[in-house]
Amino acid sequence: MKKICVTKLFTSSQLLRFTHVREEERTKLLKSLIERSAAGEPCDLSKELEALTSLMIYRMTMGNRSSSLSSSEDYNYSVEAMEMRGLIRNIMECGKKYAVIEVFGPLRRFDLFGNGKRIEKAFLRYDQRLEQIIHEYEENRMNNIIDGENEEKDVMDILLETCRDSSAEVTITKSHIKYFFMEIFMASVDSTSTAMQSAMAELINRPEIFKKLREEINSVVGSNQLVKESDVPNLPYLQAVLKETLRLHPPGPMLRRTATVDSKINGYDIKAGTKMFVNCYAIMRDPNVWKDPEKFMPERFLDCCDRVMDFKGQDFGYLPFGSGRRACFGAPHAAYVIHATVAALVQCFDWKLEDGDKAGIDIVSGYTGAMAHPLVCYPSVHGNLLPSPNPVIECYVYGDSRPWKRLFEGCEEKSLYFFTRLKNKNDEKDKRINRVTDSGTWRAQSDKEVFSYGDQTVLIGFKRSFSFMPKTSGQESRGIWPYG
Ligand code: HEM
Repeated sequence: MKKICVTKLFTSSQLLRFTHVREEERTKLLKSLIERSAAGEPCDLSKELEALTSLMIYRMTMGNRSSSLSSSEDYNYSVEAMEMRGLIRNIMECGKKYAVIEVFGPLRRFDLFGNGKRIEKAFLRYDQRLEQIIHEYEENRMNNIIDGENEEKDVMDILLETCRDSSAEVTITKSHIKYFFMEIFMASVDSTSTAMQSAMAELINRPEIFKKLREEINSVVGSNQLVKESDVPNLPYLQAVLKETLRLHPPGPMLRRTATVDSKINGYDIKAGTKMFVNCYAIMRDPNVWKDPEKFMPERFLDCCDRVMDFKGQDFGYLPFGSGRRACFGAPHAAYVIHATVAALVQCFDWKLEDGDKAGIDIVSGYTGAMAHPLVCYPSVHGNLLPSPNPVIECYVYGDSRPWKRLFEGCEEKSLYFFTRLKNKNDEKDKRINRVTDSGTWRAQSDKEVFSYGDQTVLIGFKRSFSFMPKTSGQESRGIWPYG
């Protein structure tokens, strides 16, 4: 599974393909925070960030099925994502309640506290849901809704493909797939949302760092443009803030290893088979490695040029994502999510805590959830940088000799991801164009459609529905984008 993950599922091109999903979910969060700000209401940022990460990972792993279902009016993928989150959380909660005597030793068959039954039920519910989802994927495939050429295969598509391929180098079964998803949901949601909560807590507590970060974002991105994932490489202070957050508040503070051979570590004899914990939390606060280890000082990551302090675990003093063959393969995905989200929250809002500006926020570390208390705070809009709800996309034709020109106002390239002129203007698909100009509005049913103007024909790729207004004047066409 690890091999499939690093070669197929979480490659950088696969992650880039889902940029629009992460952006859409982030935009929705910002919109809801703007509403809270207008109403003067508090928000539980811990909950919001947990929902955000759940939605992103759900859409990236099972999103293709969702988009085929989304043609039905009452379909709501966020309800499904939250349902999945509930099933996983249930398993995790049941797991936490287990006592040692229930797992090891002669008493375990008596299931003394009923936890055995509870966890069995939780697994069963999850298993049934996954069975149903896999069935829907397979039905979609049979109906050619998701075809082999689909550029946007999600994690489930790729795994089912591998499962069907008897000649694949790694063979997997449906059971593998089900348990793989369980691990992914368990490993990704709490860790990623916790990292963002800790970063926001530290930033709210430290107005000078908050201000410096906002200044960096505005100077690089501009104060009237929303920060994007692609801006992150140019934001060294933002990166330093998140590295420092993960140093002090690692969502995965303990790494586990089993010795495969008899060995000696720091003078201790370790027998093969011994299970060990590597305490990253302590390592990343070790005064022999870090100056003022308890202080939140992002600058330390800007100054240390002789060490490679990244997320790859090459420096054994800094291990937020572990190291070696069992290191976290979700780190690149997490990096996209945490940087751009924290940057947007800093860029768009001022934050106040319930108890006033100076209240402290306790941060504790742990496997699930770093905050001692939910991060309840008041957002106040600093700058509404969201694209207007109905950005206008205008396509102009300047005559036969000139190519079509695209002007996207407040609209990402992802929205129109394929745009080219067709040579054969008599293509039979031209007929569809009449619907656009005659009826005024038109809704794309597939992700590629053809339009023409005059003797020009153009193929446009869609991610979602698209309404077209009638021709306004001459050869000019204007579309309203009801995206998201
Ligand atoms: C800020 C977010 C995250 C942090 C801090 C984090 C941290 C970690 C750590 C410390 C480990 C153990 C590594 C080791 O033993 O060397 C780990 C393993 C793992 N992580 Fe993450 N993780 C994060 C996000 C994610 C995401 C988004 C995913 C999935 C998309 C993910 C999937 C996994 C999996 C499946 C493992 C087990 C790998 C194995 O056993 O080979 N993690 N993570």
